[in-house]
Amino acid sequence: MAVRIVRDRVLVRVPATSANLGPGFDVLGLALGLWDEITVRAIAGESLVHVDGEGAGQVPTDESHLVVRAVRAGLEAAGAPQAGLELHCRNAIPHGRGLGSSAAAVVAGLLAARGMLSEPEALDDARILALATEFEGHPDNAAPAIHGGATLTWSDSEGPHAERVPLGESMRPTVLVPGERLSTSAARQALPTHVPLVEATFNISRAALLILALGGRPELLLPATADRLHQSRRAGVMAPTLEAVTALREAGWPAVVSGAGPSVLVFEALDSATSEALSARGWRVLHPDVARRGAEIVTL
Ligand SMILES: Nc1ncnc2c1ncn2[C@@H]1O[C@H](COP(=O)(O)OP(=O)(O)O)[C@@H](O)[C@H]1O
Ligand SMILES: N[C@@H](CCOP(=O)(O)O)C(=O)O
Repeated sequence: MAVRIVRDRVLVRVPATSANLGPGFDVLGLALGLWDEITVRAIAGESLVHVDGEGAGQVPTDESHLVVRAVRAGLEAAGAPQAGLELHCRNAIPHGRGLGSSAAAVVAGLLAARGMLSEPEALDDARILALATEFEGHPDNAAPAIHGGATLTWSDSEGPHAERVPLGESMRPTVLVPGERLSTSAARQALPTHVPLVEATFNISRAALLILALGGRPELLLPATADRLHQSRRAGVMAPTLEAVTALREAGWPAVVSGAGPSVLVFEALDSATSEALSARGWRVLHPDVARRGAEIVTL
C-alpha cells in the first residue's frame, strides 16, 4: 500500500551540535543540551511558518524555510504525497555560530516527516542521515543531532554511516558564543582542497587520541583536541575566535573552534574568573549539558 500521511500534527525537538571537536574535521560531533522545538501540521492551503526565538524575523516564513524544505524532502523520499505545512518553531540554537542550527533544522524536518507517515520505517535513521548530509554537505552535525552524545561518521558507496563514541560521565562543556555570525559555507571556502601529509598524520593521531579522551581519559583532552587541518586556516574569517582558542589552550583549557565557528567549545567547565573575563569582552558563556539522547518525536 502507498505511504500516506496519517498524523497531521507532530512535535519534534532537536539538539544543537558542535562538529569537528578539534582534529575530527567533518567526522566527529557532540550533541549539546540546547534544543529547537518545532510543531509541524499538515494543512489544506499554503504553507506558513511562525518563528519564536533565534532566527525570528530573519529566516523566511514560506516554502523556502529550511524546515519546510526538509519535511518535503522527507515526504518525497518516502514516496508520500505532499501537503500544505504550518510550522511553529521555538528556536534556542543560535544561527550561523557553529552550533549546528542548519543541521538541527534539517533533522527536525525529516523527523517530522517520519512522524507523519503511515510507514515511518521508510525514513529510518540511516535514511535521515543520508538526506541530511545531502542538505548539509557533511554528516558531522546531523549524526549527533540524530543519535545524541558524541558520534563519528564515515562514508562509503552506500552513503554516510554514524556510530556513537563512548563518553565518560563527567564532561561539563562550556560554549562561548560571539555576537557575530559566520556562515558555514563562507568558512568552508577558506579551506584548501589539499593538505600536507604531515598535517593529515597529525590530525589522525589526535582524533584517535580524542576517542580515548572522550571515553574517560580527560587528562588527554588538551593534546587530543589539537588540530592542524582547518582551524588556523580559517583565522582570516574569525580572528577573535582563533585568538580566544589560542589563549585558552595556552592556559591549559581544551578549547576548539565549534564547527565552522565562530563559537568556541571548551570540553570543561570554565572557572568563573575566566568566564567573567570572556563575558566582559562580549562572549556569551553557556554551560549546556551533553545531550545524551538525540532528536525525538514528541507525540501530540
Ligand atoms: N531553525 C531554522 N529555521 C530556518 N532556517 C534555519 C534554521 N537554522 C538555521 N537556518 C538557516 O541556516 C543558516 C545557518 O546555517 P549555517 O551557516 O550552516 O550555520 P550553523 O548551522 O553553524 O548555525 C541560517 O542563516 C538560516 O538560513
Ligand atoms: N565540519 C563542518 C562543520 C560545520 O558545522 P556548523 O555548525 O558550523 O555548520 C565544517 O567545519 O565546515
